[in-house]
Amino acid sequence: MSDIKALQGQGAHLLLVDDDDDLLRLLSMRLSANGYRVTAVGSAEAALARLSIELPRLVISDIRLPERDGMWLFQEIRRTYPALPVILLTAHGTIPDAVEATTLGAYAYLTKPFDAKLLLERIAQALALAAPAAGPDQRDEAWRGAIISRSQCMDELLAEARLVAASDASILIRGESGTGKELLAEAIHKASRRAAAPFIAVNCGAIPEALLESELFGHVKGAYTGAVANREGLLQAADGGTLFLDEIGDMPLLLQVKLLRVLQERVVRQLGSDVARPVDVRILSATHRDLDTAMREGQFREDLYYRLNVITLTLPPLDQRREDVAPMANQFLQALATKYGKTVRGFAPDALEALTTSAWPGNVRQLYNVVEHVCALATAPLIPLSLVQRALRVPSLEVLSYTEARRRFERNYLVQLLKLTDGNVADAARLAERNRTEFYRLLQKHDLDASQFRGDVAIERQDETLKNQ
Ligand SMILES: Nc1ncnc2c1ncn2[C@@H]1O[C@H](COP(=O)(O)OP(=O)(O)OP(=O)(O)O)[C@@H](O)[C@H]1O
Repeated sequence: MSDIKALQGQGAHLLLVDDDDDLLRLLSMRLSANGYRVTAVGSAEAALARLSIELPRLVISDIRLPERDGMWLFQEIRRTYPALPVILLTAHGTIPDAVEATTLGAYAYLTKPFDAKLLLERIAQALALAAPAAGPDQRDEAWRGAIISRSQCMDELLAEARLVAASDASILIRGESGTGKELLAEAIHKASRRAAAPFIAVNCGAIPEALLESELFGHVKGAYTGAVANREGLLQAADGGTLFLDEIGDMPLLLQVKLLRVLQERVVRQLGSDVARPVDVRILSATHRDLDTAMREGQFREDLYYRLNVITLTLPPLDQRREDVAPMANQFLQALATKYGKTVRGFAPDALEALTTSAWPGNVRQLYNVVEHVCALATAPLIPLSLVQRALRVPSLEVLSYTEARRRFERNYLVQLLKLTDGNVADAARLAERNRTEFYRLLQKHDLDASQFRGDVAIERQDETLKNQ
């Protein structure tokens, strides 16, 4: 309840619709006294006209109105502004309508005469559950990209991130898997003076040691078997910009030493070369591992730790910021509905409630998977509780057809082989235990060109290739 209280007022804009002037005046006063900004209108038509000028955070409407009634207004809102919460006010005669409206997605209804305290409570709850306002207040927020936040702890973290983005300091982002570490790193880059230069992310835990060294530092032709041409490393490719080293705790010790030298000397030497090339790159790194323990156990170098960890930002687990769940779920649903070509409008209130109260050990990534799951299976405009409950039982499934899952696996496998062999088809075919003709056919099927994995151009091309997967 305390976060609901904290949300009260704060200038949130409400649209109030009632043809009873006295009630309109009284309610406006009461809501304004509680910190809300109120627009009051006397008819459904006037409300719609108002909505086209400025979108409030919430609509409170009487059902009985002259001309078009509150049910008509509610349906218009559902059609045009599906994420906008609505609370209906009803007299006894219109209770069945109000009940129907809540099954169609109205946040709540209150029966007249109602207690103003109850209305304030419902408003605060609806605002806490609703998608974030897309109002002018957020115009200055482009740097944060896709980051959604409604919770105080995230807002504070983002404010801090924005502040430290301006400096060139190395930042270590801590947080459980799926909490948004990479998204935050990208936002920091966008808020920094380096925004126009590249942002390159590398997952140190996902690449074999030998390949990681070559990926980061590059190599010259002949540096090792398979290095058939010069190749620029990611440190060089990120020159002027930001390199994000995800899962830094998984970086092998030998590479830690080399990375430390780059940070100290600000130069990079390609594998097999003594030539020091100057590099200006900001390092952001992330880990879900406890680096203090890794240091104690001799698996992480203390000197590198202090270099990377000038500033620490810690992303809280999703379970510690439940206010973020509903706006995230709503936003993910809108995006996924477009992706799947579905006319899904939103979650039933109890379905949203179930998402908000569920445990999220896999954090935002898990929430995204669950929303994707329900969206793919949705057969009605409003996602019912039963579907959410079903999806929560298999939370980590990424919804892909068997054919698509197989295609992605195959393509990724071929890309990794080509990277490992520096685009040498004979070597790659040998590792795959396929003859060359067959291997070429596989490359063709996945629209892959082995020559893109050779030489200096390889990195940009591979990035494009991976993006197209
Ligand atoms: N605050 C947020 N708003 C919107 N989407 C988010 C938010 N946080 C995370 N996501 C989404 O959740 C998914 C996981 O985020 P991300 O990859 O940044 O997490 P991570 O902490 O880097 O995970 P890992 O430790 O597994 O690498 C991504 O699809 C990301 O877009």
